[in-house]
Amino acid sequence: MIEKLEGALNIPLAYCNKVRLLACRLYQAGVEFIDRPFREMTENPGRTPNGDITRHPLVIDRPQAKSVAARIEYDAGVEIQKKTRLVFGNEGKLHAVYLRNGTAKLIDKAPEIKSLPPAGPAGGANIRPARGEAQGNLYLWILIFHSSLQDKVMQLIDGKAVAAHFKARIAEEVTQLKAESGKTPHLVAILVGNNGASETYVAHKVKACAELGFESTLVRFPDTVSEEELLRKVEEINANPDMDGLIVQLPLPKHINPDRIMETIAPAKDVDGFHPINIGRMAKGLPAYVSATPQGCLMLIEHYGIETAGKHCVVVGRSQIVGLPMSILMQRNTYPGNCTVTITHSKTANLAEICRQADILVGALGRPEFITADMVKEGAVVLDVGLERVADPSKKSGFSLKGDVKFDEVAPKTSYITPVPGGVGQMTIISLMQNTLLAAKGAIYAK
Ligand SMILES: NC(=O)C1=CN([C@@H]2O[C@H](COP(=O)(O)OP(=O)(O)OC[C@H]3O[C@@H](n4cnc5c(N)ncnc54)[C@H](OP(=O)(O)O)[C@@H]3O)[C@@H](O)[C@H]2O)C=CC1
Ligand SMILES: Nc1nc(=O)c2c([nH]1)NC[C@@H]1CN(c3ccc(C(=O)N[C@@H](CCC(=O)O)C(=O)O)cc3)C=[N+]21
Repeated sequence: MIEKLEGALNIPLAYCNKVRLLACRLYQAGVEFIDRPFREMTENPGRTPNGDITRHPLVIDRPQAKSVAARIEYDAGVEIQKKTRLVFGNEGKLHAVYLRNGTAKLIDKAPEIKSLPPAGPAGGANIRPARGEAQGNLYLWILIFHSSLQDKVMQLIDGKAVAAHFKARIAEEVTQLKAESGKTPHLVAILVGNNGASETYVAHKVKACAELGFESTLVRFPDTVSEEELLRKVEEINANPDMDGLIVQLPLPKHINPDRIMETIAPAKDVDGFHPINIGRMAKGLPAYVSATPQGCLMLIEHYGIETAGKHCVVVGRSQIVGLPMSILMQRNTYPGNCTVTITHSKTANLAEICRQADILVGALGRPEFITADMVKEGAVVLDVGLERVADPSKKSGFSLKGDVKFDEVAPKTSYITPVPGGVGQMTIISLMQNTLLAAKGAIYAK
């Protein structure tokens, strides 16, 4: 148990003159407010000169959690222009800095602080957050961890960066495939109706195809399309040797049975991995197309070298496309895997208590910000699959994207966490592309 966290924050703040600094506050574990705002600067709205918050003494007795967060709040429209110097006393360690626009959107990824500042009287670090033109208020969060937790500090899993890494690899393989066999991977997406979220996801997939040198075809139907007509289209694509992968975007209108559609897609073209044959082969550990989202989660785990053997993995949600395959994958006798898995759902009793036992917690229930700090064990790995549009009048689009995890309060307790957006969703697209490449090569099912 940590007795005392001592240090000082030395935060010279530079900001442009069209905005004002609202406040700088300290939190414990991102949850509890532990100090009154240590400098309120609400006078002179509209024109505030550069200001300093200097050596605010930071002494926290017996912190319940092992981290504190300072939150610096700015008015809308800020550009942070200058370096901010942080200085700690003998205990604190800077862990992460990130910018948030409002409370929702991560507008700058966690700060790539290459090395943590050393503990000791002169410990400190310069940070230079990227310029952010905020639509709403801007918050600069600074997480400070106790030095004894050095090996446990939270790391933001950067789905975008990992996706970029895999994109480069896939693009290279496509070039090679084209040179060797003249084959271009070809993904077909069927989109029924014009649900806004589905439109966005399908657009992302089409864009990824273009970026990676794949061919793509988007087939659209009105939501009045009959099941028979849709099945005929699926069969036509099955029979076309030029088309390697086929996805039918979910959800489908109520009058269409998704299972019938999924079962009609040829297993060899089922790059979503939703066909019973692919799910069965995946469960048996045979070569199969693995459902893109759980596969993406695994790629993140692997990329960050997160240990899984012997860990308790709790999956919240049992859907056929996320929760269920995720739970199967995490218990396999391989890496990532070898977890003891608990799968939970809407009828689960004592959900919070079960979540608190998780070393690896996967939120895949589709309830915005359902998973709160009290449901998460200190040091847990949290993968947030949820992606919901929540009405937000401050946004041009009228909504903001929310995950299943209440990020701000959960993040400081974790060892790794994925943001939304910019986390798991990025990898879903990548694994879909990877499956399509495998299909083009005939790697899972010989051509
Ligand atoms: N980032 C990405 O790439 C992807 C994100 N998603 C997002 O993930 C989320 C889940 O998607 P999906 O799996 O398709 O959703 P489904 O609606 O098919 O499944 C949700 C699951 O969560 C369970 N659940 C719902 N409410 C609760 C609750 N209060 N407590 C415990 N369990 C609950 C349900 O239980 P029950 O079975 O009892 O009904 C169900 O098993 C959505 O937000 C979706 O948008 C989905 C796919 C890809
Ligand atoms: N047959 C089928 N296959 C699917 O793979 C499938 C589906 N149906 N139905 C819906 C879900 C959802 N899904 C996502 C795809 C991309 C992002 C994605 O790109 N997310 C980014 C950007 C989000 C944004 O800005 O809108 C992110 O989280 O950073 C998210 C979610 C695939 N799904």
